[in-house]
Amino acid sequence: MMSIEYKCEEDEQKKKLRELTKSFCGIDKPLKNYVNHVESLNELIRELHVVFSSDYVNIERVNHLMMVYTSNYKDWKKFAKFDRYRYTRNLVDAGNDKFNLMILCWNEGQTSAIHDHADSHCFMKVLKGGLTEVKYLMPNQNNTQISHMEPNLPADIGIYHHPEEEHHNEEQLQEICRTTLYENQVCYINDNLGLHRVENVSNTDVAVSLHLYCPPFDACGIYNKATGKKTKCPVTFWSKFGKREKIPE
Ligand SMILES: N[C@@H](CS(=O)O)C(=O)O
Ligand SMILES: [Fe+2]
Repeated sequence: MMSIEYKCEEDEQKKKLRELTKSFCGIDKPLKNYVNHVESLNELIRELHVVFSSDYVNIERVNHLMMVYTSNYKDWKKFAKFDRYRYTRNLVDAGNDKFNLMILCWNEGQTSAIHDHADSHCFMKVLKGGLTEVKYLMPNQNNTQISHMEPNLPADIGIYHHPEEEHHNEEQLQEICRTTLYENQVCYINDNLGLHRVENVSNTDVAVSLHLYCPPFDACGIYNKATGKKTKCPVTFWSKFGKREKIPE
């Protein structure tokens, strides 16, 4: 009985959060009259848990906290794991199942596929280096054929191979803008604002970013740029809480 009641409350908070993606566009400047500095990644996590403990999550405060934390290598070095072939996703805090905080590591030239964020809020803060965000208009969903990822299909948010198929109603994705963010800058996106892909365009320097997603998600859509076709694919972690995840056989 208790657990059923608890689950209902939890779903209600997720529903409210998702509704906010229809109106929230991110804030440009930190808020006035709220914590004006966050000392460390641990303090950021503590403050985030306070915000998410309320029934009504103040999404501006989440954005604010991501802005006022100042990147410090000592805080995040144990999560910074790089892979030769693709950017890595490293879980830092599972946010009591209300948010996911993770560190992404990008070697020179690594990029994500064009993707959505599964109806969640997405905040990205650069901790080191520079990352270019390319935004696209969300294609007309009526024209979009959704295919679910087959277990052996080589589709992945980190490495995307376009399946060779005939497409109907196909239309190239329209680029909205591209912006390069540097250390401590924060950007925000949700499905209502569009799709994006992120790239470390540098061929000499690695990049590291901190991402917060709420509610958390374990699958998202990746999109073919030429046709707008969406493929649903799972997202995985390279490490969780500083420990390498088991590699699927
Ligand atoms: N949203 C992507 C990273 S990025 O390219 O925005 C992910 O969670 O893997
Ligand atoms: Fe993203």
